[in-house]
Amino acid sequence: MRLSQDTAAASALTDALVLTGLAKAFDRPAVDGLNLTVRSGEFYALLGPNGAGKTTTLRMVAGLMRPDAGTISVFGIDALRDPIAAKQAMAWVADEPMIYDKLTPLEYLAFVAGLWGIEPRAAERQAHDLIDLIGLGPHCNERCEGFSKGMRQKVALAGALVHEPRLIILDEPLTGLDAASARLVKDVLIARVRAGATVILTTHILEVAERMADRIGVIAHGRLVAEGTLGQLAQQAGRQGSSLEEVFLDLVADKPQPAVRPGMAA
Ligand SMILES: Nc1ncnc2c1ncn2[C@@H]1O[C@H](COP(=O)(O)OP(=O)(O)OP(=O)(O)O)[C@@H](O)[C@H]1O
Repeated sequence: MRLSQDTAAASALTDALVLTGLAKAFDRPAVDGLNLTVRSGEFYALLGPNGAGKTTTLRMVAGLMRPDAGTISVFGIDALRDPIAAKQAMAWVADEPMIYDKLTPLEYLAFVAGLWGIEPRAAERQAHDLIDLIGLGPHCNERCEGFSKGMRQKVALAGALVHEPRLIILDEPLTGLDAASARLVKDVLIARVRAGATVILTTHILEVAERMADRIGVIAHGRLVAEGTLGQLAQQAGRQGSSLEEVFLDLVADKPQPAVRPGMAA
């Protein structure tokens, strides 16, 4: 017993995110005793049908919503007890990100850097680097109010990277982006993972999950119903050799689903 407690504690320290028994109900359960583990350095995609509980889960992780039950550990930090420390380790990019319209991208990044207490000259250098990274150099002195959805999404992503988070969580980051913007965001995220960060994103674009993710978690009715690589998911669905779309549709078809233990398939 002692040994398994020690093993669990050691794993919680090295894992980027560990959710146990996470629950949240509105008029009915949205997240229903969710257990999920994302390893440090992983690119993890969360899939699930509309209303499955993905955004609610991630909003609880980001500290925007209090769970009814369960625990959230971010690199071993208890995010419910010490939300500030957990937030320092992570970034949250919402699907409809809020940026300040009257600010230019450079001003916005300086503002965010100020919130994190970054020294102004270092912040300015970093803001220019991030603006270059997201390809908004020509617009860096224009107010965000005239920006397209894709441009705003990129500014929000840059803002989320200012404090160099080890865990980057994004809700539908590629929806509504044109091909070039989507490629750029994907490249930024892949580069962050290569540099040692952990990325968790939700997406309805199955090809994104298939091509980019180290592991895919499938959520239905607020519970993890399958997890692993595409091959492992196909095996769990009894559909070896099928496309992710076929496997996914099978996994989330409305039938009783036993919740999987995280890491079971990996
Ligand atoms: N603030 C809220 N108040 C009431 N119900 C909510 C609220 N947020 C989410 N819900 C409900 O919780 C359930 C899960 O919603 P959630 O947004 O987490 O799903 P999702 O998997 O992210 O869906 P989608 O893919 O459509 O974005 C849904 O039934 C939704 O209507």
